[in-house]
Amino acid sequence: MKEIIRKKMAASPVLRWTVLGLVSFTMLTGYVIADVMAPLKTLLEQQLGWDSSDYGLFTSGYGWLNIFLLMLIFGGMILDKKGVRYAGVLSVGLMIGGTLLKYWAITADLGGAVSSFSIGGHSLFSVKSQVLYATLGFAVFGVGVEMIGITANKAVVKWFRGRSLALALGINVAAGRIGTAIAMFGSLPLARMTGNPGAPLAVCLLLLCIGLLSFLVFCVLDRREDRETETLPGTEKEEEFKLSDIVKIAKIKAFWYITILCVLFYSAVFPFLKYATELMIQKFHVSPGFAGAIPALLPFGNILLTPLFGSIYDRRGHGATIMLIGSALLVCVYTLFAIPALTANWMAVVLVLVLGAALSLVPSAMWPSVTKIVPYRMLGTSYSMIFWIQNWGLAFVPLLIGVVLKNHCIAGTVVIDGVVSTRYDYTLPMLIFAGFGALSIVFALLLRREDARKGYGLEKPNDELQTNSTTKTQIP
Ligand SMILES: NCCCC[C@H](N)C(=O)NCC(=O)O
Repeated sequence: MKEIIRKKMAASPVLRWTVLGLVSFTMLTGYVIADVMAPLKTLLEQQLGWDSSDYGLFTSGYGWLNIFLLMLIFGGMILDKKGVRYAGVLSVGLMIGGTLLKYWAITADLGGAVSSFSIGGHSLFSVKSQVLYATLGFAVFGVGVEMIGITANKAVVKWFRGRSLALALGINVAAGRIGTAIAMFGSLPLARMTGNPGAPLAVCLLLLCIGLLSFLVFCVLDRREDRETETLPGTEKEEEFKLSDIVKIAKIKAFWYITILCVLFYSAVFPFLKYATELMIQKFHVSPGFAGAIPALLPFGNILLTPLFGSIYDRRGHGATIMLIGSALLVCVYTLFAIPALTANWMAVVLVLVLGAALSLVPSAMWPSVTKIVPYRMLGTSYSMIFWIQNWGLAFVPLLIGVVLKNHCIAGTVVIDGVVSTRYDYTLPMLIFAGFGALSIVFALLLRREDARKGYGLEKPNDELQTNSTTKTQIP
């Protein structure tokens, strides 16, 4: 059986890399939208009258449904039960629906309407209706984009298992980073050129439709491959998701270390990007038209570095150490960002590049490492559990930063593009991010110790272990 699959896969490398290209392109189109509003914070405040906590609420909406309605976990279950094709098309559909709602909210004239929520006559909170609808749209989109992340991972594992898997996973992550770079680089200039904060979203919607087409082509190839594989002698149906798998995964200590490391690490990076453009304008005095370009360097660096570190891990190992180094870099970067006297443009560029190296190191080692900790048949569920917990951080850290900025960091006003805007002191938010980095170091160390105790092989080359352990668990 092992040999038959190996021969089949070896016979179609072009097909495998084409599949990776198609799935990764769909990821890319989703990731553009995930970050497209980030460079527009100041513009939303200037043109739509939002403040930092409106923006923080909107940004946090990304994880609401995933977290509170357990959509990510259900997404993992749907993926495991219905397969990558069904889950992928559903994901893109959700992304399109959510983005349409967000676009409508941003561009419609709601006349400054406010939505109030109360229980038993007690007013809970009020929020601008525009912010609420945009947040709901982002929440629906968030379900789709997280689900496509898990689906893409599973599709890559399906096509690449036993063959350059870490490199392929790294390339898939890199595609997501290209999407983030496009958003960081293009969004603000487009919105300023058109004078419309909704314009980047409209372009993204078009891109997402092309992403859907790309995924549909993948579905055709994947279906054909499945049919051919089914006809091979000795082919067994893969085990389906069982609820009891969640309990089994939850009993693995190293799974929790990697999950907590994941939430801490990502909470210190992605939420930073939501505020990075404003940080560049306000702390480093970068012109608004160019401000998105510096944070955009971060994902650009990842595009090359993530597959590079992935293939180093494949060939030389040191997965837990790679995650440790990435976490340590976070502390250095954010401590330097926090120092008020450091305001030189070049310093911002250097720090963003180092942060980019950290964001390449950790994911390139983290996602393949999960395959060494949990058995293959539980991998989809494991990824969805990790993403679910990570989403708590992605939802609440931006909100926390928005609230901290509004309540503790207002330092007067500043004129940006001829418009008087609130000036923020970003020292405290940067120290919060540095704190997440410090905690990440602790969990990376715990993970390394647990690996030494249990012998997961996180420090060993993937290529060595892929033939030894992964194929053993994947192919009966
Ligand atoms: N800005 C998109 C955030 C995606 C988060 C997703 N759960 C994830 O962790 N993906 C892997 C990665 O490294 O981007």
